[in-house]
Amino acid sequence: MTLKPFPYRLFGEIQVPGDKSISHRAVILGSISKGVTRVTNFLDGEDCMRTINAFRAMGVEIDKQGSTVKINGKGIEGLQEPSDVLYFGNSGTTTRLMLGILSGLPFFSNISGDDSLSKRPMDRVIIPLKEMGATIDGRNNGNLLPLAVRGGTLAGLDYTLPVKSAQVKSAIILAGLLAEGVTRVTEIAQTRDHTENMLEAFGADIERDGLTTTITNNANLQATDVQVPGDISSAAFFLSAAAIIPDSEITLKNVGLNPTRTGILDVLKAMKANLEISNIRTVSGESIGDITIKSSTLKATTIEGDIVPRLIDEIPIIALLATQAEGVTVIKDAEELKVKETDRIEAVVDVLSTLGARIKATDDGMIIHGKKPLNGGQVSSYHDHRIAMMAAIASLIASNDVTIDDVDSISVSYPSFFEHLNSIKGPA
Ligand SMILES: O=C(O)C1=C[C@@H](OP(=O)(O)O)[C@@H](O)[C@H](O)C1
Ligand SMILES: C=C(OP(=O)(O)O)C(=O)O
Repeated sequence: MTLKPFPYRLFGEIQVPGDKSISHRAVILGSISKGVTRVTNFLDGEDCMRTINAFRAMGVEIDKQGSTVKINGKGIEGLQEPSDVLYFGNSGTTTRLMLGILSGLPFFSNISGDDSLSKRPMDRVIIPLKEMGATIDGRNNGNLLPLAVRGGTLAGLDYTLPVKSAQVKSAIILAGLLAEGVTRVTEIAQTRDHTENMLEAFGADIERDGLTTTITNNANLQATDVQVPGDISSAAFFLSAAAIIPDSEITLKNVGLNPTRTGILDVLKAMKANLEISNIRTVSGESIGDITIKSSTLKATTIEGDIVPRLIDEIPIIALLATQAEGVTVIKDAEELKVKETDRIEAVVDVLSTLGARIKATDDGMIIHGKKPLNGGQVSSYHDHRIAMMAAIASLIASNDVTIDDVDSISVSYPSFFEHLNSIKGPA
């Protein structure tokens, strides 16, 4: 796709699609509980469809009309052995969370994924799941897809996570729900807690104390309706665009504001973005609100430590923001970026330097020298949705055409991205 220079400002309102993490979890908990779960504002993206299709393949009736999903849960015992391989496409969240569930079910399953997913490490969940008694094998000594899971009885575990990962935490918590006895997971930094919030809403026996979550076996979750907040990780692209395109002002409605996800707002504030949050309320156990942002002169910042898991998926777009901020922005402690859909440190540095930014990769992040106008150029999205959207937003401030080799991956998390972008173009 070739994007022409953008003689517009951004103006208006967007309702960003439902949160990807929460949509996955609503399908999982709805499918293993008893009764009908209605999910509204579900993310109608490819990744979340992988989770729906996994449960359909295990016999769960799931009716999906656009972003409204009705799940007819029959409880854990209602799940049946899938007759074919479960294909998880590009979705790390589906894979890791489902490994937690599949390990504790009394049947065999096989999991495969696309090229990207087949390179992502799974031992981070498989090691603790094996400690709980799971039988899992796969390529590369059982670390890579395709994986085979012989589900069975699990025992509770007391585990301290070596990585800052909500997917690993959630896999163990979900396995803990099915395991005999008590499972305790301790994190080294707070990661997104949607699994814990939603388990509470579905009536699980779960307790939280600081960075430790304790879950007790309970096969009797009760269905409950879930209204999914707008995805702050999707909102981040337009928040950033409006911050750097002169004379812009946009409002993003009903965005999830769970504090474990709002690192991007803290960074925007630290960079002196002109940001206001209003209409804050709680829906389905999650905080949501409207965010209004106006363009302003941005300043560089440093991102490190415990904030990193609170903005991990936003780092590509934060790097673009930093190219337009006065001073040097340093991003550290973000080595997890190397095991996302692609090595996002390498991909971000490649795309932005091709467009003329002064950016350097480090072992655990990057260093970006602002404030540098961007040129046109030909870039690769590395088939990674967040890199493709970052490059598309970069084109809005580039002086010449930007050609992105492939933007199809955007449908993984934000199928209506270009439609929404076109809807907020205002005369310059
Ligand atoms: O739990 C989740 O829904 C997610 C957790 C994060 O991954 P990690 O757990 O690997 O950090 C994030 O990058 C991913 O987009 C979604
Ligand atoms: C890393 C991501 O997702 P996943 O791990 O589910 O593939 C993402 O959405 O940026």
